[in-house]
Amino acid sequence: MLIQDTALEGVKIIIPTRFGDSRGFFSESWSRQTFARHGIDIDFVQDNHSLSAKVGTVRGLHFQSPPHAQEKLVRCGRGSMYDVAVDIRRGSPTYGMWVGADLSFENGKQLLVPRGFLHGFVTRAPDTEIIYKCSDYYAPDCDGAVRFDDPDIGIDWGLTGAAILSDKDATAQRLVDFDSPFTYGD
Ligand SMILES: Cc1cn([C@H]2C[C@H](O)[C@@H](COP(=O)(O)OP(=O)(O)O[C@H]3O[C@@H](C)C(=O)[C@@H](O)[C@H]3O)O2)c(=O)[nH]c1=O
Repeated sequence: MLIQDTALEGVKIIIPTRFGDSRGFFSESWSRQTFARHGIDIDFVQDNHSLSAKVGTVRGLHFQSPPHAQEKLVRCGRGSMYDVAVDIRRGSPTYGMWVGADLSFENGKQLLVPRGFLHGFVTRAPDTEIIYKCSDYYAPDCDGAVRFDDPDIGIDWGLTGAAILSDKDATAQRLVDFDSPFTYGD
């Protein structure tokens, strides 16, 4: 397993080993023991799986507030996507900064998104499936979103047309109007 740091502390790209043979491949996408040996020890309690039919579907930028903040380990089950994390910890030296990673079925890469970060993605292939582990349960009262196209964040989504969005994401707040529930160092 390979682990790569990104420009944002705590956001990591993880590339599990794939054992290929004539049938295809085998891979441990999550092993608490192996990840813990690499300093990533997370008590994941929920797995999520969604399908986005069309290229250019954007889901995000989402978070859950404390006490139900979530760490997420994200991978692509089918197709291809660009997955993004944005630092929203008040007082962080990298507040408002983002990193992204190309996750695809082919490359098997995963993105680790810590608490205190927004998460979102855009699909790059039809019928793209995302699968991700979460360290807390879904808590609708703590669910929130910030605009994916907020110019103050400035994510380059690589879109060639209008994004396909949920109503919630289409009406999400700007970062400037957002009172982040996360503080750097908590
Ligand atoms: C996230 C979630 C949604 N739902 C329900 C609520 C709603 O009826 C339906 C669709 O929810 P959403 O529109 O919020 O789904 P979606 O836009 O895919 O939301 C997800 O986006 C990505 C980027 C994340 O990081 C996730 O944490 C989550 O926020 O599914 C659950 O039952 N459990 C869950 O954990």
